[in-house]
Amino acid sequence: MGKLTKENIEKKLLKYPDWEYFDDAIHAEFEFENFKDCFSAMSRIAFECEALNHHPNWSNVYNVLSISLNTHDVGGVTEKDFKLAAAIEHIVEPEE
Ligand SMILES: C[C@H](O)[C@H](O)[C@H]1CNC2=NC(N)=NC(=O)C2=N1
Repeated sequence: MGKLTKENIEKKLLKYPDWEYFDDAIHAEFEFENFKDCFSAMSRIAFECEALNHHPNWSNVYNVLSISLNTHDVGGVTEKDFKLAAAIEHIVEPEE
């Protein structure tokens, strides 16, 4: 799957307001009520990652989850990252 251009990524990000592009990856930070809610979302995201065979760089501090997505194989952002970002959005903001 091909590496997307900066212009293409920024155009796509108009539909993903939680995410920004820098350092060849897209990044988002999500805040939850508490650690339990955060880790629960991480568990659900982990299943999606396995289903998509695409995995995030992420970290968690108490109720905050920081996620960076890129495609290691190409050293940049591909459609796979946007597929995973969409799945993550669905999990963390199911009302949207
Ligand atoms: C063999 C397997 O398909 C690859 O290692 C996958 C797994 N998950 C991955 N995740 C991400 N983010 N980038 C990759 O290039 C990648 N490659």
